[in-house]
Amino acid sequence: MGEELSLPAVRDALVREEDSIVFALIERARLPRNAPAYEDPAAAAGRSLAEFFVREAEVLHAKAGHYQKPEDVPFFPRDLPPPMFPTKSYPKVLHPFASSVSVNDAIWKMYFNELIPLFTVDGDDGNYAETAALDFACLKAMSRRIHIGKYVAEVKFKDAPQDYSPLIRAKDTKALMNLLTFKAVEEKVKKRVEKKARIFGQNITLEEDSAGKQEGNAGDSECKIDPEVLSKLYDHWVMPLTKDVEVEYLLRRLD
Ligand SMILES: C=C(O[C@@H]1C=C(C(=O)O)C=C[C@H]1O)C(=O)O
Repeated sequence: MGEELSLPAVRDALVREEDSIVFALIERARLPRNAPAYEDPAAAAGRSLAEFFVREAEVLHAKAGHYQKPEDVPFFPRDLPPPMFPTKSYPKVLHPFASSVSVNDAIWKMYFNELIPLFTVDGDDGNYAETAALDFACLKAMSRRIHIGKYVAEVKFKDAPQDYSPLIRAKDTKALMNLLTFKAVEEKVKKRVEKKARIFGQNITLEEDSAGKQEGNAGDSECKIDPEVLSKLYDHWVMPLTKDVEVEYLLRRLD
């Protein structure tokens, strides 16, 4: 996110993140569930391959200069090394507390416990390293989208401090949640991600098939990911967690 903060600009950033999430899930859906990637072998200090992969990948990303921005939040923030190369300083448009707002633990549990069974087929093809790498991409894309909620909250606060401030002082989480919720926007988001899954998930061919079908008309059964999984993911988890980030940020906005 850049210096220009407005609700339409931040919402555009959220729309852009949808593409990354849909593509990451389509990629992961190519492989079966591969449960051994999530089991804790005794030899790996109680860590699954998936967890090992994310921890090690985050060390590399941190050395390369990631996790400086408030929307790039590591899953394992403890003991991450500092960047080894100069990093660009980003405009400080958020309250300094922004960097400590994280719902990654909830994203982690949701992804492994709820989402993976919904969009991967039961099975084991032995490609565990690839599985872990694809899981990391899914987690990263969802985490980024959800933590952009910090900017959403800042813009909403700036647009109406007179409405937000009393609720923040009263620590009225429920009223804050109501005030920042836009049901009509949420309905559109759900429809759009479902449509993106339907379009990005189709096989592209150059010929019309025998039934005369063309791209854009593929049935959901031919789709690389069930489009309804995307609307469910957003409805049950991505949007609620984004709003949790918004509330968490707002509660500290006046500190
Ligand atoms: C992110 C926003 O806040 C809320 C969360 C939304 C989302 O996660 O997509 C959409 C609308 C709001 O209820 C927003 O207003 O754009």
